[in-house]
Amino acid sequence: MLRDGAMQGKTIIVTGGGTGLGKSISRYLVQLGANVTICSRRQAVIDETAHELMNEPGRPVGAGQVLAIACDVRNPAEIEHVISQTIEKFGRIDGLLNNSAGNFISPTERLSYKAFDTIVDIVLRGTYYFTLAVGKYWIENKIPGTVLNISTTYATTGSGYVVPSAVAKGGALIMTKSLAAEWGKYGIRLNAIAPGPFPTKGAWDRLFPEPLASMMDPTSRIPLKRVGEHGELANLAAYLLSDYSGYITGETITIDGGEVLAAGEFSHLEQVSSEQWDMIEQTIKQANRASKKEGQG
Ligand SMILES: CCCCCCCCC/C=C/C(=O)SCCNC(=O)CCNC(=O)[C@H](O)C(C)(C)COP(=O)(O)OP(=O)(O)OC[C@H]1O[C@@H](n2cnc3c(N)ncnc32)[C@H](O)[C@@H]1OP(=O)(O)O
Ligand SMILES: NC(=O)C1=CN([C@@H]2O[C@H](COP(=O)(O)OP(=O)(O)OC[C@H]3O[C@@H](n4cnc5c(N)ncnc54)[C@H](OP(=O)(O)O)[C@@H]3O)[C@@H](O)[C@H]2O)C=CC1
Repeated sequence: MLRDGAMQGKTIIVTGGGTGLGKSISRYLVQLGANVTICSRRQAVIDETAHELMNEPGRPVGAGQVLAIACDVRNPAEIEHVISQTIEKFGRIDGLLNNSAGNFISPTERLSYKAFDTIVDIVLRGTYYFTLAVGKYWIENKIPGTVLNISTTYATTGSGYVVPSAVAKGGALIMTKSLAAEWGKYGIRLNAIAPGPFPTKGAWDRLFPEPLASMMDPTSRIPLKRVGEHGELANLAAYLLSDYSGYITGETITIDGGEVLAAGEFSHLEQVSSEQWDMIEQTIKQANRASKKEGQG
C-alpha cells in the first residue's frame, strides 16, 4: 500500500516478530526500508526469521536490516537489553509494535491462578512494560515515536472462553487511549489494531484445534465470508506506524471482514430465503393494514 522506501530511516521493534502476524508485518516493514528488531522468547525462531527476511528473493534495493534479540516481555531487564542493542545497531528507535501474546481457549472455571496470570502477564504486563521503557527513551531524547498495539475485537465486546486474554487486551486498549492523551504533548502517538481471524499456527493451535476445526467453519459468521490475509493487516500496521498517519492517535481500527457486526440483533436473518421474505413482507403489510383500520375505528 505504501510507496517503496516509505519507512526508510525508521527503526521499529516488533515483539513476537518471529512468527505469525508479527513476522508478516516485519517482512513488509523491512521491504519498505525500515530496520526491524524482532524479539521473542525463542532465539532459534527469531534467528531463522531474521535470516529469511534478510535473504528474501526479490528483496528490494534499500530494504531494511533485521536484528533478532531474545526477550521475554515479562522481564524489564530483557526489554531494556533489546532497547539498548537496537540503539547500538540502528542508532535510534522510532516505533514499537506490541504484538507478542499468549492465549488458549478454556472454560474459565478450569483455569488455575497461574494459567490466568500467564496470559495477563504476557499480554498486559508485557505491553505496558515495553511501552513504558520505550516511552521513557523517547521523552528523554525528544523523539516523536509511535506505538501500535495488536489487540482483538473482543477487547471491547468481551468474550467467553478467552477471559484472561480479553481482560489483558482490554487493559492494553485502555492504556493505548490513556497514553495517547498524556503523551501527545511529546509527539508520541499510540494506536491499536483489532483483527478478526487471520490464520496463524500459533492462534489456530490454541484457539481452533480439533475437534472444533472439523465442527465449524469460522468464515460462516463473517459478512465478507473469508478470513483475513496477512498482507491486509501488514498494510494497515505499516500505515499506522508511518508518518502518513501522523494525526491519528488513541484510535483502534478493526480489520475483521465485519465479524463483530454479525452480533447485530438481526444479522442472522441472512438465512431467510427469498420466498420466506415474500411471506414475511405480506404478513407485515397485513399487520400494518390492520393497525391502520384500528386507528380509523
Ligand atoms: C475461529 C478461529 C479462531 C479465530 C481466532 C481469532 C481471534 C483470536 C484473538 C487472539 C489471538 C491470540 O492471542 S493468538 C496468540 C496465540 N499464540 C500464543 O499463545 C503463543 C504463545 N503461547 C504459549 O507459549 C503457551 O500457549 C502459553 C500457555 C500461553 C504460555 O506458555 P508457558 O510455557 O509460559 O506456560 P505453561 O507453563 O505451559 O502454562 C502456564 C499455565 O497455563 C496452563 N495452561 C496452558 N494451556 C492450558 C489449557 N489449554 N487449558 C488450561 N490451562 C492451560 C498450564 O497448565 C499452566 O498452569 P499450571 O498448570 O497451574 O502450572
Ligand atoms: N491470528 C489471529 O487471528 C489473531 C491474532 N491476534 C493477535 O495477533 C498477535 C500475533 O498473534 P499470532 O501471530 O496469531 O500468533 P503467534 O503465536 O504466531 O504470535 C505470538 C508471538 O508472541 C511471542 N510471545 C509469546 N509469549 C512471549 C513472551 N513472554 N515474551 C515475548 N514474546 C512472546 C511468541 O514467540 P515466542 O514463543 O518465541 O516467545 C510469538 O512469536 C497477538 O497479539 C494476537 O493476540 C489478534 C486477533 C486475531
